[in-house]
Amino acid sequence: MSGRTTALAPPDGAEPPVRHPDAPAPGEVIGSHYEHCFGCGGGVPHGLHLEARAGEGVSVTAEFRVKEAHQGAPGLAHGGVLATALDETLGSLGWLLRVIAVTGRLETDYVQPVPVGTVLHLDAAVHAVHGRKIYATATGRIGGPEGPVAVRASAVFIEVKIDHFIENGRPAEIQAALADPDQVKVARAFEVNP
Ligand SMILES: CCCCCCCCCC(=O)SCCNC(=O)CCNC(=O)[C@H](O)C(C)(C)COP(=O)(O)OP(=O)(O)OC[C@H]1O[C@@H](n2cnc3c(N)ncnc32)[C@H](O)[C@@H]1OP(=O)(O)O
Repeated sequence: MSGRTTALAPPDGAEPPVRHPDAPAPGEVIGSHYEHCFGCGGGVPHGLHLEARAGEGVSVTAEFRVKEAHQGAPGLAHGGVLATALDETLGSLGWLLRVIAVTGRLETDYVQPVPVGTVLHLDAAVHAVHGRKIYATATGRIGGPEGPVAVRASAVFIEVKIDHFIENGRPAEIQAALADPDQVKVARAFEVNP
């Protein structure tokens, strides 16, 4: 046993999330955090190309169109791809808190199959923060933002420093990212926290 507290319910003493004063305005598109991200990057041909927008409070919305490359069963989205869409949407919540955070735990419920061609309408929100732990949920609906739920997830994200990526990433990609002014701009956006 590691002794980690991996429950998805916030513990006693957890606080409500606080929207950062420099968070993107409600409705503003949250740009990709990394061009080669499978979830949001424009440089990945078969990626999800998920585009998130800031919502009210500490929430986001996003859309993901399921393509042929995302199939698991014939004509249906792969469950792992749908989990990625939920994970990526949840990950973009870091822009509202202005913290860098990675997924620690992600629990996914698959409620309805999602056919190729479907636009999955996603929303996610942070419910509580406890130390470095960020408790959040996400929902994916089909047919529109108010349509029936197809997938949902509960997650714990863990706040990390930029060093997490520098120390753990493959050197070639890290060096390329550090040499890319746009990437450095993304990293700097998270450096100043009140
Ligand atoms: C620039 C923006 C970048 C945004 C990227 C978003 C992309 C989309 C989201 C992703 O897919 S991220 C990629 C998938 N996730 C990972 O690769 C994370 C891999 N895991 C790790 O690197 C480490 O396990 C982790 C950083 C999560 C934690 O290690 P640490 O050594 O920093 O934490 P530590 O073990 O000290 O635990 C700190 C707290 O977090 C809790 N914790 C740690 N791992 C947990 C876990 N897995 N689930 C729940 N809670 C967890 C732990 O219990 C503890 O709680 P307490 O403070 O209450 O004691």
